[in-house]
Amino acid sequence: MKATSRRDKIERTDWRVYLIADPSALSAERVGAAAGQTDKDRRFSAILDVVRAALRGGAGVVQLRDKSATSRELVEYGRALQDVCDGFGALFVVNDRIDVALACGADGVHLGPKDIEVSEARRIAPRLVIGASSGDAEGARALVEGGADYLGVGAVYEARASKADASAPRGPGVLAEVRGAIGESVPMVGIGGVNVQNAAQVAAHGASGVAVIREIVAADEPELAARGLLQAVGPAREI
Ligand SMILES: Cc1ncc(COP(=O)(O)OP(=O)(O)O)c(N)n1
Ligand SMILES: Cc1nc(C(=O)O)sc1CCOP(=O)(O)O
Ligand SMILES: [Mg+2]
Repeated sequence: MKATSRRDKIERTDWRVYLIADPSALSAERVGAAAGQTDKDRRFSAILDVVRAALRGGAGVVQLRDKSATSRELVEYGRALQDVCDGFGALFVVNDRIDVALACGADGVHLGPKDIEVSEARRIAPRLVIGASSGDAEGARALVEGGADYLGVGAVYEARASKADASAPRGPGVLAEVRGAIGESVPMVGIGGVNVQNAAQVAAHGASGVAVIREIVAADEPELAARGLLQAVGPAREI
């Protein structure tokens, strides 16, 4: 996103549909049909197509999550995705890796409990938008106090097909608990097994939006999938 400051980026972002671009969720058909010489080229070309489609459908945030790519590949992919997101005015975030986020000029980084701490990341990279994962109200409050700019809260529904070490479903009530604890301080997206059928319930429990892998990456028509989620979430809330 082309914006002047971190604060500006956070405020301008439409948090309602947050796509986690994880190539491992692509169908074999989509990878097979994509352009590229090697399997990795085709996978990245396919995920780029999915990201463009989702952005056309209204996704406002894209995260690169690729647990099997090398550091060099991540920087290369990150540069390409930042460029695509800039074209749509969307926020681009790298999962796990602050070094990669800085190297590819990403808008932000998303950090979980096994990644570098939010306060460390803030010290190293004061200009990056920093997202953090949370599964309960107390942890969420600590993350916001530590400097997190937004939260991913889950697993709301069953997510272990996409993330083997995801928690068991916590249910949408966890979103209301976290919102109660953090107030309107930062945006919060619900994650884990979210789809077009349950997205409205996620929003109704205080989330600013929904973060999804399969619902868009594995969809036959990712643009329609993103548009459907946007409609289900409804009007953007203040935070
Ligand atoms: C938006 C969003 N929320 C949560 C996560 C999960 O992060 P983490 O717990 O670090 O797990 P991995 O995704 O790294 O396996 C996320 N990536 N994005
Ligand atoms: C990356 C991730 N984080 C989670 C958490 O609970 O923090 S659940 C998850 C996987 C989300 O994938 P899907 O939309 O396909 O269920
Ligand atoms: Mg992580």
